[in-house]
Amino acid sequence: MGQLVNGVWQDKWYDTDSTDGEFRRDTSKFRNWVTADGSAGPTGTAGFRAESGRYHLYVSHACPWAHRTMIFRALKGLNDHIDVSVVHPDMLKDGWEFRTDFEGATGDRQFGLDYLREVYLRAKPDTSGRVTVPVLWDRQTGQIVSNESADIIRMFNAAFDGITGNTDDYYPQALRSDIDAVNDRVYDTVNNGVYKAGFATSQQAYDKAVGPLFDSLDWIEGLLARNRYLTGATLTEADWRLFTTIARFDAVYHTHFKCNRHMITDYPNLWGWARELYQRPGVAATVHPDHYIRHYYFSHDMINPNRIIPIGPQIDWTAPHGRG
Ligand SMILES: N[C@@H](CCC(=O)N[C@@H](CS)C(=O)NCC(=O)O)C(=O)O
Repeated sequence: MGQLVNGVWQDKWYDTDSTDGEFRRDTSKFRNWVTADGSAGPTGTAGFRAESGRYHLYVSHACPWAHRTMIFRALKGLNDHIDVSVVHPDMLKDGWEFRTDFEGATGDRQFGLDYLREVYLRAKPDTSGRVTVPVLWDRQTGQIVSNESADIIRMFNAAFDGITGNTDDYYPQALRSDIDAVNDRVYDTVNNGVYKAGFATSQQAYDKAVGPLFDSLDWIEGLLARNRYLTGATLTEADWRLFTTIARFDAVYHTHFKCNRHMITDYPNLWGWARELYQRPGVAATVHPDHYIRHYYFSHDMINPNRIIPIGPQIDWTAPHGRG
């Protein structure tokens, strides 16, 4: 794994020496918005009107951030309007690759490129930073609209409603402050918390991440004992943002990232909630354990140098969820 520096690829792992062993996630660089009428969104520039077939999504089925966008694409009826390229699960010295020798890895269905970094370079030849998924590409202007999943799911939630006729709203006005508050805690301690624990290179940095992670899972278990969903009776963006981390937890984060105080299956309410979300129409087709198990155990050789993929727990996602 590496990154681009002024358009040149440099193969290096995350620098944790300067941060006492702590992993700090970079902020995303491309932050434009697709909107219904092409007006500017909360950040970036105008000019990205919602149109069928205009946008292309690059994802990894391993990545929890990209997974959010695949879920919103399915929930919002966008599968026929936004097509997708899926990278190979191994992320090695060249970063994300378009090799197709793994079931479900599609190659680059737009340009036939070999590496995701070449997509970034096409958009901006002197770009610097990490080459991450997801990426939302605009065919019309040949630019990256956004590489920030939190923004992309909000675009998918609202911008294309006139095209699809699907007006389901996962970020309703009345719940926004509650959703934002849950998102803040879940992002810092759970979505990113598992990475902070797993990529820590000092005991102190690991302890600082893993404690708040399990405190938050206890807090969530309490919320879900009282309410069907995180912010009450309505399923929202906050639930979906948590779901993609929970989906990977027992198979990957528990072992590979040393998040092993409990498994998700130990929390009756959280585990029932997770099965309910998994069983919603269109969602199971976005969940690819083969990609995430292979990606994490095989790609992070400083965590797992012999790349042995453990046998893994037996988890039945299709068991009745008992919620409702
Ligand atoms: N803030 C970004 C984070 C995306 C991200 O970090 N994706 C990971 C995969 S799970 C990635 O592509 N990492 C490559 C790298 O860091 O070099 C988002 O939510 O869209």
